[in-house]
Amino acid sequence: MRSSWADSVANAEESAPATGAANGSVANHGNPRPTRSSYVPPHLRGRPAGAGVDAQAGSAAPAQGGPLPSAAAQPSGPAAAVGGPRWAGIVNGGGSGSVGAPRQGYGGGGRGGGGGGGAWNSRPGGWDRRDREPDPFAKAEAEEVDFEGAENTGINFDAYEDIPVETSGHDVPAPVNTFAEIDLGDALNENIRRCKYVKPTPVQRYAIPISIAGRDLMACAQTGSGKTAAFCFPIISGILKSRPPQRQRSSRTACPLALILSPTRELSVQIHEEARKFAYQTGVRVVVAYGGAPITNQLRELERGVEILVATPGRLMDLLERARVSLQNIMYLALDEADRMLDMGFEPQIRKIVEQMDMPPRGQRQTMLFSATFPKEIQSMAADFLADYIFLAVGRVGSSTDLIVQRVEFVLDADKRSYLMDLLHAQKANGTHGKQALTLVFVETKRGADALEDWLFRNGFPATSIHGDRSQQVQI
Ligand SMILES: Nc1ncnc2c1ncn2[C@@H]1O[C@H](COP(=O)(O)OP(=O)(O)OP(=O)(O)O)[C@@H](O)[C@H]1O
Repeated sequence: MRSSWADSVANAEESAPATGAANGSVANHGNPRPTRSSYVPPHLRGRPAGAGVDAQAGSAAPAQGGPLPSAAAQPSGPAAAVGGPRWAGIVNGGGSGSVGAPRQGYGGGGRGGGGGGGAWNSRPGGWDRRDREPDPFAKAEAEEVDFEGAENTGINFDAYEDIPVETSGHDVPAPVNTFAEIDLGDALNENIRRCKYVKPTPVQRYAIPISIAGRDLMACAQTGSGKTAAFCFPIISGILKSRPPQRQRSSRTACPLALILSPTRELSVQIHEEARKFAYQTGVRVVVAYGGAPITNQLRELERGVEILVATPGRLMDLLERARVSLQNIMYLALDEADRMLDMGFEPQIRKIVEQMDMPPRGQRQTMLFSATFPKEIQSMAADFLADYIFLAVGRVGSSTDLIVQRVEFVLDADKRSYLMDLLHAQKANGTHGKQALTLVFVETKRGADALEDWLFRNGFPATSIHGDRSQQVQI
């Protein structure tokens, strides 16, 4: 069983106790609030005194007592990496009253020039949320048997090796083969390692450098292709690099810096869980808001502060109308499964959120639009929401296999049933070496599936119809 990351962090601090004082002074900026908290997070309980919270918080500040980069030396936004003016305008342009006040105690992350490895050392009022941040990896680690060296099993990487990828647009940044090639910063890199992401998936190889370069992106990629990391990594890294405006903790209106819109509660929860892992111990707080659940808890979470808000369109509109969320500080907008959101009838809400509320216009924010398909409606959304964007299309994994022969036949509607009957008889006649052959027939409607099932049964082919939300299939 591996020791937990938090443990190794704490152990590192135990072996170098002298840095604690330095970090303490950095973290609190002279604030009289004591650096030691009586709260001991679950993973540090039962440890000897002195190996607790401070060790954890201190070690997450990569500055390790080194000089803080001066304000002048800091890039002013995500676009600073590529010389663009995007975020600078938002910083200077007013906001919730706190805009323009640099976040105090931003650690340089151990990279020259105040790179993206930093975590914010202090919070308004000296509060450091990392002291209390639950470990999003804890569950996975408790369940872990011995996967030392194994990759995250969510994706069949072999299947991804030869997947076709196309890009269009001008000055497309070169794709990367490893995460190390991108300057994501130490804190994020540590979490990537912690997630056991060994190499980027195709959508990540292309999308991350594009977004890190400050470009807008329209990406066609399937579910399960690793999109979440593709948009979360640039967002988290960009927020860490940008020294965003300091948030007033007591404000009733939350002003996130990034908004991720997703069609369903399930997907939002999934994105939130992933994003929390990527943002662990960086000081970037991720909050989720979705409909069909009491709003009270979500409001409380928002009040505690939010840098990245993951939301479904309906609940977000509700929060905007109650003035509990403002989009005025949005630097990053990501729309996940945009085609599905349109299928679900969210277009008016999405357009209102993006175009008619207080979100900075395209060109001032960075926008990433992800969709499995690229129909007319998505094209027009891309034209309206994105500025000078790069188009990325990633092939579908497992869409075809060498074991399956694919043939397209044009058959008139009236002849479809007799054609199917010919195929089924031919298959029966060819024999299946004693095994029972199974046939799947996809039809358009639930009624069509039932009717075909009935007809097949009457013609000597026992069949079962399965109804789903989208496609219907008949199993013979
Ligand atoms: N580079 C990577 N290495 C290993 N595992 C990865 C990598 N990127 C993503 N994964 C894992 O692959 C799975 C699918 O990724 P993810 O959920 O991001 O896909 P997605 O395209 O966003 O799908 P969905 O639309 O269902 O959210 C997750 O378990 C994720 O942790």
